[in-house]
Amino acid sequence: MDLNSAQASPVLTDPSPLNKSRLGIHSSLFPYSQSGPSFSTSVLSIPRKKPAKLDDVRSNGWLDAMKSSSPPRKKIQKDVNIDVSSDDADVNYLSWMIKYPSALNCFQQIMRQARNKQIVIFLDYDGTLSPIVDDPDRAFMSNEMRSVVSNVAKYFPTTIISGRRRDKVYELVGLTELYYAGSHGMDIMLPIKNTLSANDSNCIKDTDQQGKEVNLFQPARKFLSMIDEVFKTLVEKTKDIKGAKVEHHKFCASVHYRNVDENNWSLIAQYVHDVLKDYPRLRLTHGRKVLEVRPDIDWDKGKAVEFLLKSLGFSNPRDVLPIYIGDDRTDEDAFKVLRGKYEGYGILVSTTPKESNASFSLKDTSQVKMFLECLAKTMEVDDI
Ligand SMILES: O=P(O)(O)OC[C@H]1O[C@H](O[C@H]2O[C@H](CO)[C@@H](O)[C@H](O)[C@H]2O)[C@H](O)[C@@H](O)[C@@H]1O
Repeated sequence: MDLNSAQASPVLTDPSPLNKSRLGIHSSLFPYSQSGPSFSTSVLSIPRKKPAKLDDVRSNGWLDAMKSSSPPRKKIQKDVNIDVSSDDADVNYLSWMIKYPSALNCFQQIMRQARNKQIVIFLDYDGTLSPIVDDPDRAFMSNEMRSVVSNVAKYFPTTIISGRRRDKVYELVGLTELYYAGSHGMDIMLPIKNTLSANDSNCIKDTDQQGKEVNLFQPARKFLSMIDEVFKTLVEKTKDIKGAKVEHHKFCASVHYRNVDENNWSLIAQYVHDVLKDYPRLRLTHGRKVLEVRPDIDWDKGKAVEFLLKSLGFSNPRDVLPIYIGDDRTDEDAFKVLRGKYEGYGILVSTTPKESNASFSLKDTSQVKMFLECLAKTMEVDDI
């Protein structure tokens, strides 16, 4: 995808009230009533977690953060159909949805906001396009999801922003028509003509998988060898902990504890803490059953979204409606940016209630697929 095609992407211009038939969206794509849950109950207040303290990994703060970083598997596998009487968890979830309504239920509202604006899509990978699985090397997205994302990208500039290394996430998604940002936005690939800071020292020329010249924007370039070193140290330190896995994401490193016995989580935390003590220019972030070590620079998925919007020619918030779908704490930085001056929409993918900067929610990857299908369908109808 190049700048020209991105700028020429269709803008929703229909001033008439949107409705399902006008958009050609089959009612089966709207799994819940458009009016949202009909019970009345107050919004649950979900306490915000204090950031973990590094100086005491055994403090409840850090270990609690590790424990609560991803819902237990039984919750992930639960039927997505809403059944208010089923149990307390469902009631809590429905209450939470008053504050974070389903993006499917609110699809028409989102489309109304998009009138005369260019929709730009940002998608996280793990937990958003591919379901969370025990082995990070087996987190594949389905062919159906791939085809829906490809359809969406025909009409809307679409970027995958992942914590994984860029080449790995490209390999997993396998669509050439998208933009890719790896290492939590610290590695952005753009066509040669539209990199905002081509003269910036953070920007280098390279070729993409098809041999086309591209620009890479890499604000943490200086940390390459440091991350390499830290990766090796973490592998060495954790090698005897059964189930621990360390991933090298080029500009950050991840230590997974999903498959580690909970009794050993404090050990994992201690090792990561020790390493961070030796590298004061690195910092820790929490993902889903993963501790991530990354450069302590003023850059995150939110900054990456702003950079991409500007680079792609959508710097005027009046002309653009950015939509970001993600499930992770690291996606919160992007949700915050969208909520601010862009008046865009963050959509949190979650099976459990949690405090978020997102405006809407989706329960799981199958609902993400439905939402993307709805988006593509709105434009397919206009194509006829
Ligand atoms: O930004 P993302 O694309 O969401 O990447 C965040 C992390 O995703 C991966 O880990 C998560 O998914 C794994 C596969 O489902 C799961 O096993 C793990 O517990 C999750 O944390 C990836 O492996 C990490 O390196 C990314 O940082």
